[in-house]
Amino acid sequence: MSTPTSMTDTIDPSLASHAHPEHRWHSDPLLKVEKLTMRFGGLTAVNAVTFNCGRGDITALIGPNGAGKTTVFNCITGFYKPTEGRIGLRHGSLAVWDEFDALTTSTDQRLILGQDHLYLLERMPDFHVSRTAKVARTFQNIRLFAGMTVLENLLVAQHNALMSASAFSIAGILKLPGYGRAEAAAIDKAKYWLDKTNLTARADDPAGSLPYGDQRRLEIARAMCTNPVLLCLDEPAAGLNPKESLDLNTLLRSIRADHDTSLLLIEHDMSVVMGISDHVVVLNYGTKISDGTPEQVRNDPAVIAAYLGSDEEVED
Ligand SMILES: Nc1ncnc2c1ncn2[C@@H]1O[C@H](COP(=O)(O)OP(=O)(O)OP(=O)(O)O)[C@@H](O)[C@H]1O
Repeated sequence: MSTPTSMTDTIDPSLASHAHPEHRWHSDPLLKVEKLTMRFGGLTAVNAVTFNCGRGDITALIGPNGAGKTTVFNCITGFYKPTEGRIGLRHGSLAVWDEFDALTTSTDQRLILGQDHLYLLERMPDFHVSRTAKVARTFQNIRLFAGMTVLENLLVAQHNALMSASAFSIAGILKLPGYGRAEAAAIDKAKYWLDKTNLTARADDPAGSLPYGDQRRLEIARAMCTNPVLLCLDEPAAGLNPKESLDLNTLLRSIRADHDTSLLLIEHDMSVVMGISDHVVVLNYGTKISDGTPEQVRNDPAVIAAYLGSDEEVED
């Protein structure tokens, strides 16, 4: 299973059960999660978990129920402050990782190195993780504005861009040509994502009236309207029928291909995980047990044993 030692010499051993330096999560990491630990009282939900997400990759975080996946998500997106560990997100060149590795005493939330930025997500409040570090997420339970139309949901997602174009004042809204331009751009972006998610015909319908699969795609469209660097999807295929699941795969692949957005998803549906992921990280009882390509992970005895002990299936 493991690759020759010569290939793995440069890789942090805690990262790799199936390491190869050519994988983007080693050669071009966007996100580094390092020794992440989260305790709730006496329960260790996540225990010293280390993994990278490659820039331009679809990374899947899988594992049996209660493995700690959502807790990792909540730490990355700022909902939880981890008990220990670090989470770095890069905007710009790879040079920021030298600072991350050297970082010991600073308490900054962000390091600015010329054009490049390094965000220390575990130190940032959740609204800064989304607004400044550009990490968007969807939830296991859909959270749309059910009484607003589909289009309105996509415009509300762009509220921050519109407010800054208004210079945060009513005078700005009334007088600034920049506001008019920002509003037109917001509508254009909403239309683009309506089209990509096949929701144009439902634009004026209340979001709450949409079938379940459409609501799932609308959540993704809404997240993409914020121009995320990293899009975190919590069980995007949950409750979808096989056709909707295939459409979801197509949508996620096209986000990866056409946008500078990397994806991290929690998913139980192995046809989605094995069908579209570049990289799979497996947790069990809060600990990372495997980390590699879908093929490597699917054949990993540790993963097979973990799933055999649960009601879930690792086969696609
Ligand atoms: N806020 C919390 N307070 C106390 N315990 C928690 C909290 N959040 C999660 N846990 C516990 O941490 C462990 C990991 O839960 P988590 O939801 O992260 O797992 P998961 O892999 O996402 O599971 P599932 O696939 O069922 O959603 C579980 O034992 C859970 O009960």
